[in-house]
Amino acid sequence: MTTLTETPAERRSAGAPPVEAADVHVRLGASPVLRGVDLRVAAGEVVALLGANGSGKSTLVRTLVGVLPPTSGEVRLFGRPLGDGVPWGRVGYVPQRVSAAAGVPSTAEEVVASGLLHGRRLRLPRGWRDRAHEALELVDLADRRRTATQQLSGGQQQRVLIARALVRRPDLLVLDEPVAGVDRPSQEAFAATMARLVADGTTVLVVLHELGELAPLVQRAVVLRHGRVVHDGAPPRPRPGHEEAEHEHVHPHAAPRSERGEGDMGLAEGPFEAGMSTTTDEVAP
Ligand SMILES: Nc1ncnc2c1ncn2[C@@H]1O[C@H](COP(=O)(O)OP(=O)(O)OP(=O)(O)O)[C@@H](O)[C@H]1O
Repeated sequence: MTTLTETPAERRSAGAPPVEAADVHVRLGASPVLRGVDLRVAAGEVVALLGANGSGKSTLVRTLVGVLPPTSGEVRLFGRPLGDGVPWGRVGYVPQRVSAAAGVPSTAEEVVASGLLHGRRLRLPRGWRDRAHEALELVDLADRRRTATQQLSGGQQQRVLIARALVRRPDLLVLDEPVAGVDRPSQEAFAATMARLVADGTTVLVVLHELGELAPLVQRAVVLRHGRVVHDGAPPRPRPGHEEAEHEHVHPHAAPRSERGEGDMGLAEGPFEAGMSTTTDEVAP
């Protein structure tokens, strides 16, 4: 819908897909990590990004949200090339394996409120506490809002980081392995949160090692191998045994390198072999 407050650029990009990447290449050091990735995510889609360790999933999402510059190719978010023109307030990003407890002691609500700062916004807006409370409610942690993040479990800290992305009420949510190594209650709380957001029309691009609790929500899977898209379409079906509630997984980062399949591309090489099953979840205290 066109409104009087829209600029011509906003009108042009109004119907643009949240994510468009064309022939994206990224080199890190001497290595080509992404080799010509094309990706389009339409409004309201839920897309899982899968692939073996080191296939380039994190590099791709970091490039899409402007953390890493592409060596060549183009990325547009909501129709705007990466840069100041992107409506960053509409984009929520949950990076991989960042502790919410790093640095100075902060309460959960302070960490969440920091998600309201982006681009040129350097001061928290009025009503930030209510916004933080609302976001913490979404991840079922409103009762811990005044708790120092150091005192939260690993899974709860991850939920705080998800709330930090949600506090912007984003139209596009990009998550890099949001449930890796978190306890089952946090995985379930996360899946319930995602279901609500998806029902509200949020577009989601999520890096996963396996679909797990999110399987019912994921409409499309994009599989990377050696920095290229090797599958873009139907999500994989769970492999035998993986649908059982008691089946337990370990995130590859939690296992020693020798157990992760690194250097053994056969282990998680196939487009539908992105999930790994080894021993047990890391359960936060
Ligand atoms: N800063 C860096 N400098 C050089 N190489 C890097 C850098 N960051 C990542 N790489 C390499 O780029 C490749 C892709 O890494 P990336 O983290 O994107 O893969 P991934 O698919 O997300 O893996 P994982 O599932 O283990 O998180 C890997 O070979 C990795 O070693």
